[in-house]
Amino acid sequence: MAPKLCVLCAASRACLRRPKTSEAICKECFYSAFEDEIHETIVNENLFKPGEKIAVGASGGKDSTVLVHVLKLLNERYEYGLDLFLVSVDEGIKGYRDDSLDAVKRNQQEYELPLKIVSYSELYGWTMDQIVEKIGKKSNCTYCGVFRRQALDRGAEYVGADKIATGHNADDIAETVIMNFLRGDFPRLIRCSEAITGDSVGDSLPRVKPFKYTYEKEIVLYAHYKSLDYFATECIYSPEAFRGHARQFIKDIEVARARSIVDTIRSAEKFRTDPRTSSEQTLGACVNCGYMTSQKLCKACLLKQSLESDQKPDQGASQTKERGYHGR
Ligand SMILES: Nc1ncnc2c1ncn2[C@@H]1O[C@H](COP(=O)(O)OP(=O)(O)OP(=O)(O)O)[C@@H](O)[C@H]1O
Repeated sequence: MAPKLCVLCAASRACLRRPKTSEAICKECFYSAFEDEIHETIVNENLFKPGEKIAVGASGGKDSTVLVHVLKLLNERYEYGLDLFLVSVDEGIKGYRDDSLDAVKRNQQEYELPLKIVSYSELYGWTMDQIVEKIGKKSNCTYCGVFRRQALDRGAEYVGADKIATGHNADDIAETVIMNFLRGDFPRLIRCSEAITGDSVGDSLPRVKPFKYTYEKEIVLYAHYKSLDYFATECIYSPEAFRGHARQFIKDIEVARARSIVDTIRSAEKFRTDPRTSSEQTLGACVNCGYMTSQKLCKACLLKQSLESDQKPDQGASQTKERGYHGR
């Protein structure tokens, strides 16, 4: 029997089924489709301007490792004129982040990009291992999410970046859309579906998500076929339970209808056109550390205060109103 040909080029043998579209295609067409879609997102969503310094949030995991690879490649191929830097946050989790940072360092050498590492211990005086020792595993993701968001900003400011690029993918965003929908949190529902956030107010750097429409399964396939060097283990501290349910829901629904991931994001985008869902917040500077906040103290200082007092960690965590984790 003749080998099945790629439905895109009709020349090479099809060797994989594309997760997003179920098309049987060859490796080269997969690379092109994957890279072209990311380029389209960058162009259509106006993610970058020539001459900008971009701090790529590099964790050593699959998403940010592929992001570094693809941004470097597209920057050269399409002459975006970007100055790329890697910024890594060391949360202080032994047996997890130390190993993934080794992967970042190897990639830094391979791609010859400057790397800045900032750590929770240097910024806050606490590692995540110490925080979990003090408060247990419950609500530790809240601390980690708030600290990481700020730490990435600090690292990016240190290297003089104009923007931060992260490897949040379509599955991550669809998951967050579902969580915010189930909570009835419309301002967050709108914000989480935007490819650029955080540029309108305050002194937080704009964040861009070039993988907004890129499926996690395709990122894994790309990393595998390109033999990229990344660290594959999940965080040793359990993820937030509610997000776990949303994640499972997205995975189940993807099996039934792969387009549902991108359609979930598109649905959230439609809310943007409704003026009743917009929310204005006045931001000032934290009286303790100067980081932007709508309160007297920023979220990180409030959490740090709760760690250093005898206050129960849950009280500190709930005061911050932080609902996601991993900086989404
Ligand atoms: N410790 C870190 N240092 C720098 N950037 C980070 C760090 N952790 C997360 N990020 C950024 O935030 C993005 C989303 O992180 P998250 O941990 O939610 O997802 P992930 O799927 O595990 O990502 P990755 O596979 O890149 O680790 C990452 O792709 C990366 O750009």
